[in-house]
Amino acid sequence: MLAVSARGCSRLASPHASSPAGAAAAAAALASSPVLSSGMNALEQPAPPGAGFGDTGRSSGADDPPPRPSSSSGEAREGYQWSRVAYQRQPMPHQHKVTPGFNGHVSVASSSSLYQQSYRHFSSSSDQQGIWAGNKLIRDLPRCVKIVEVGPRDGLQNEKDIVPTPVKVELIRRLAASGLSVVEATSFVSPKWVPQLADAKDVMQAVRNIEGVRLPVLTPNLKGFEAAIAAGAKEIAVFASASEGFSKSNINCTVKESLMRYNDVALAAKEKEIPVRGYVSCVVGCPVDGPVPPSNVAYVAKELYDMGCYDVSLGDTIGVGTPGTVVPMLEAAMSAVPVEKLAVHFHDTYGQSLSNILISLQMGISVVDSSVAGLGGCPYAKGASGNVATEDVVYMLNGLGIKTGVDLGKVMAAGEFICKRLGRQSGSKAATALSKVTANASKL
Ligand SMILES: CC(C)(COP(=O)([O-])OP(=O)([O-])OC[C@H]1O[C@@H](n2cnc3c(N)ncnc32)[C@H](O)[C@@H]1OP(=O)([O-])[O-])[C@@H](O)C(=O)NCCC(=O)NCCSC(=O)C[C@@](C)(O)CC(=O)[O-]
Repeated sequence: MLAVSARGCSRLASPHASSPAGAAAAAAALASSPVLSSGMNALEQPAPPGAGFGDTGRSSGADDPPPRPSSSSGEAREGYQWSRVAYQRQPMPHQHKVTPGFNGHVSVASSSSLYQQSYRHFSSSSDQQGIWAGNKLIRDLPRCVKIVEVGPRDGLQNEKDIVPTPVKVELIRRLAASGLSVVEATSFVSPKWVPQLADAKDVMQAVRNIEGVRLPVLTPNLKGFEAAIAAGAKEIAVFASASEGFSKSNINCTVKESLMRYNDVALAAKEKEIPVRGYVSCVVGCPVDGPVPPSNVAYVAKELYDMGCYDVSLGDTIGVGTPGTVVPMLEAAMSAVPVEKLAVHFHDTYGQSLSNILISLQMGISVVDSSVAGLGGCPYAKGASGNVATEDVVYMLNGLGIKTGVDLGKVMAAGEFICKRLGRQSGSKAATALSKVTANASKL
């Protein structure tokens, strides 16, 4: 089944879903909240778009070699302290008995078995939606959310041991079969920079004909674009940074140079009628430059939107954001790009992703990036941990009665599949908890 399109989904009454003024009103409402007001008051006002580039004094100097992180140890810089998630190696359970009886039943296909997982599913019913319609915070949420699965690309790109191509292909197949409508498949970047994705051509050729799913791939330049199209990609993504330091360390050029490259890519894509997604990285903090002004985000987001990106995904690459910093960042982005063209992309380094997603939904966002089993990290963002886990996002959205079209059990099974191959536990709390429920139930 193809996932529900968030774009085609009407929202519950939302006074600030689609206008910057409305967004400002939403933020003002939040600022008056006793919970958020202290953090909100401390936030700086956004500077004019573009003002942050070249004048911060914080970007890495021309003489500084771009950092190429290779260590996985933690590091503290400029008030941030980040530490890498240490996964414990532990075999994943893959044999479960059927134990029906609770309210919810989820079919989970694992590599070795198909089992029914039963658990109390605290999702809202349509009646609850009716009750919630009287609750301002819930009323403003979208009815449907489009999840963009980035596990095969963002999730795997940081893995040191090369994952065999057939495993990547099988992961993409399983994710597509779970109802996800978009699965980012790989990157056509330099294999010297990201050796893990050197098999992009083989992966793309193997998955290009999977039906019912869109499979965008990252392309940093025209060379990558041409290679992606030759391999059968029907959709691409470009990725710019809101900070100079990260732009240089990630793609070896300034932000403005990258936008010029992406403009060339977007023009080439337009000629071939290839849809282009845009990313803005480091929307809250940068591993090189530290805090990133919201105005930088607005500037880069608008540039990507103006060159024709159908979605501009705002990436908290190192996962330092909280609702206190995400709200003004989104306000700035929404003042430059229509909210329905924006997506959010959170890494879960500090465990803030779900709160950041929730507040983003309340501000009108309805496209959320996530990675199965919480895999992920960027080789050029030292200390960044995995993306928010798809299973956790689906669990939260199910609980809110928001449609995604995604089968939680099947995503869990895909997560189990890849974690087993990587030899580690899932980074998803929901998947871990639901697996324990099944394991305990099987003992009864
Ligand atoms: C952009 C470059 C290529 C510049 O890298 P460069 O070294 O400046 O490029 P160059 O033009 O000088 O070329 C160097 C070599 O790379 C080759 N090359 C050049 N382009 C390609 C290509 N497309 N595909 C394959 N090969 C390529 C080129 O042919 C040449 O090969 P050689 O002559 O030495 O044998 C490099 O820096 C690069 O590939 N960077 C990508 C790094 C990356 O993928 N990082 C992770 C992305 S995640 C992210 O950005 C954040 C995001 C999107 O997830 C959102 C979030 O989490 O917040």
